[in-house]
Amino acid sequence: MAKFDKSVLEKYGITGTTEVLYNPSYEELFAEETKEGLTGFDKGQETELGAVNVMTGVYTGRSPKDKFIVDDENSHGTVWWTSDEYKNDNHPATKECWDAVKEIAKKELSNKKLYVVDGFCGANKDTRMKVRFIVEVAWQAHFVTNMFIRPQDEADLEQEPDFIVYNASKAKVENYKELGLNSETAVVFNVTSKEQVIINTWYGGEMKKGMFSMMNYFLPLKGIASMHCSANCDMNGENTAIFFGLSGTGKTTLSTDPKRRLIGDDEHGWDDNGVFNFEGGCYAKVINLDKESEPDIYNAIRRDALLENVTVAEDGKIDFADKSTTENTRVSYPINHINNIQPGSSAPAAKQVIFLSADAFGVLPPVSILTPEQTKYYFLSGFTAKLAGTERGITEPTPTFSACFGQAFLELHPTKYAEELVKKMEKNGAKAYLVNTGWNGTGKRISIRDTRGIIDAILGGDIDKAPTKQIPMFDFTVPTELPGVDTNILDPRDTYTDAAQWEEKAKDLAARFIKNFAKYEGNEAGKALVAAGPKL
Ligand SMILES: Nc1ncnc2c1ncn2[C@@H]1O[C@H](COP(=O)(O)OP(=O)(O)O)[C@@H](O)[C@H]1O
Ligand SMILES: C=C(OP(=O)(O)O)C(=O)O
Ligand SMILES: [Mn+2]
Repeated sequence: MAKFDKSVLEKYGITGTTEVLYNPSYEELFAEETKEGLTGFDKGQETELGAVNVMTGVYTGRSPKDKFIVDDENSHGTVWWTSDEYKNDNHPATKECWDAVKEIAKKELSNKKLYVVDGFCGANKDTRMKVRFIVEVAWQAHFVTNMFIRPQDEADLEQEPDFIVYNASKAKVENYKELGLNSETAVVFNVTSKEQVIINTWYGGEMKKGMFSMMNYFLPLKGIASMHCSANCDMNGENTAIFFGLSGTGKTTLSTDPKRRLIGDDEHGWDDNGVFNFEGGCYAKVINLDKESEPDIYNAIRRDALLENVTVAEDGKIDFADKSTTENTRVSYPINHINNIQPGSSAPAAKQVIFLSADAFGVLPPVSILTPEQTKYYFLSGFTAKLAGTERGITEPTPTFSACFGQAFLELHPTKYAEELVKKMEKNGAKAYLVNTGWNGTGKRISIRDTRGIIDAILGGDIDKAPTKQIPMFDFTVPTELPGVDTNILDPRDTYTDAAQWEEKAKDLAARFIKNFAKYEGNEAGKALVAAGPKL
């Protein structure tokens, strides 16, 4: 364990600290989180696979309604605030509210033994942020150790932090109404002081997606694309592909491919040097995880990995099928738990851009080859379904338009992200594909095996040689046959007993697209894109 000067905490207003464990080793984290005497959500349980499991209480997914950003001189004119015309998750908080929640966090974290973890967000040295997490729960220190890029040397450790996260998951905001907050739970960002406060939620994802939101704020302002996508490349570190998708659509599953090197499973930047990961680990869903069909993720679940909300018997036996706590059961692991990873977590510009959409209506083809105009239209639309569990209150697949396939994490207007992405794609001649990892006319979700076959065909180039046809209303170009993929699913109409059933649902979906896109038609660029969207 590296040295840490406790007086630094006093500078932050945290006093009476009895002990600090600074960037504890995995050995120390294990000992701390399984220590005798721990109770409740502090307590970790060692499982049969060697990984420790923890429970996170009421919050087992993100809580977007409790996300706030301090509305001040810096954020006021830059942040894409929620409005009546276009609701999003960027709720404004007053400076008084910030002072109050910061006070709650300071009080909660004072007079305690603390864990301080410094990690990096961003694999590129010139644009990374050094993030300092101050937590009182051992496994939270473990979580951020897994998910952020671990410092490599003394110089890394000595660097001043660029951002500080105070996790006060044990505290509550009693006077939340007075402060203009949504509940006793609060996740509040201050882009001026570069701090985040977390109150009353233990969900690990709140810590990683919080910093993703901040990268989404700072990077596009520097001309770097910031993307809710996974990324991998070939075994020579070339031919990068990126996979956009909202939670549960398959970013982690599909980028973890034994034939390719993983760059990262969730958050990436794209600058003039190429695509780079923000994170040092992965955060996979483990509901119904099957050893045979997802061996790499399964094998990553070993000592140093951290399970969340998984059902574990007293003897450590894991039941991955049990959803009684949540469907959003998770595991975080350092990226080196995957065999094939790209050294340095960065690779040249992407050649293929894949939009993963889990269509709960069963309308979208399993794969469509997009034109450049369709690429912009479908990226801005971000149509998909929210899957059960990842957000509070979502209990079944719920169709949604999540701009740029990650609306909950966008701090600037969606068109900014679209501009940056398209600029990079055009410069590098990248092509885009829309892949439906959701449902079709059979009423079942498209199989992982078929989707993997589709991804192989995209990455290997077979899709460019395949015969194609057009799908009405959406004018999608789809292949009529692909090696390794069930031919009967490629045209979604064939998956219905009667194509008229598809037609009816397609009309409904097309109308939703048109209605959703109206918000982008305020300027010429937006208006021009309408032609690339579905037509009734
Ligand atoms: N056709 C499919 N493609 C990808 N994932 C699928 C498919 N069908 C079912 N799944 C399941 O959906 C979930 C996808 O989750 P994950 O890869 O973690 O998504 P993300 O990383 O985008 O949040 C996994 O539990 C996976 O087993
Ligand atoms: C961790 C999350 O997302 P993803 O499933 O995309 O990793 C989340 O939305 O809380
Ligand atoms: Mn994921």
